[in-house]
Amino acid sequence: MAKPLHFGAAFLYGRAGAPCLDFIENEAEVLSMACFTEELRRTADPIFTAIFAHPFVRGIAEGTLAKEQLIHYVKQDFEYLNAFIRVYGIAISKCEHRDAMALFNEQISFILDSETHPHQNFCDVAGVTYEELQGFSLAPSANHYVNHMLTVAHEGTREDIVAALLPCPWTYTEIGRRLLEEVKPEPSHPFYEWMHFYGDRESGITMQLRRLLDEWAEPLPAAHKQRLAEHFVTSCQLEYMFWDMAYKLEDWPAPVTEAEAVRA
Ligand SMILES: Cc1ncc(CN)c(N)n1
Repeated sequence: MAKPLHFGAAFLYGRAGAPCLDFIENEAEVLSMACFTEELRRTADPIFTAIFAHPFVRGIAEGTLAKEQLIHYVKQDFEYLNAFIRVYGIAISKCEHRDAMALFNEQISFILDSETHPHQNFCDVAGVTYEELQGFSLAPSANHYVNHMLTVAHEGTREDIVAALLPCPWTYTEIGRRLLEEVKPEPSHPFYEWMHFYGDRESGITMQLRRLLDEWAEPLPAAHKQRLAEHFVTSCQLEYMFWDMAYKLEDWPAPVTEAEAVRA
């Protein structure tokens, strides 16, 4: 059985939101000064490492993904991003100030207007149109991820929501950056655009959400910080499962085709 997450005193009582000072050499001191989100990242490091090594991510690097895998990913991610937009909407309804409202609003526009590009890249390589991959039902792992985000959004505070959303841009930023560094893709690489989209762009939103969470988490009691960490780690695990779902063409054990027909 999975063990409950436990975080050290530095994590629970450290100066979340304090500047991350590079020049401090003593590790204990670094820990006690660490930003809350830096500590989250450290806790989730084994999951990030597993994601970088996942065969779907390796397949982007090597340009070896099968058409069916790309199609399955885009079908699922289109619906996942629709849910992400809804969660930002709920987050806006829980904000007190316009700065955070504006940030979430910008992110909704980013998903609607720009995050179509990496999907289009996958569609072009698979030889299908984007439109024909829209409106499909969620596979088990994508369903789990969407339900996790929506449950946190409905039941939690604004801080809970940001903790659950943050792994989405954060993992993709790091994947994109690593792939750009490792592959140094030529424009002829099939996933040149995908790597540049995430490697060049998403770090901005990751940093903005991190700053917000560092600031909002600082005054919270330890038990609430622990809950934020659990939301964050669960979303990181579900990021891994999403890649795995796409790679293995995951579906329900006994798909019911009539259900699709009723939806259509
Ligand atoms: C499942 C998932 N996670 C993250 C991202 C990057 N925004 C995405 N498009 N899809």
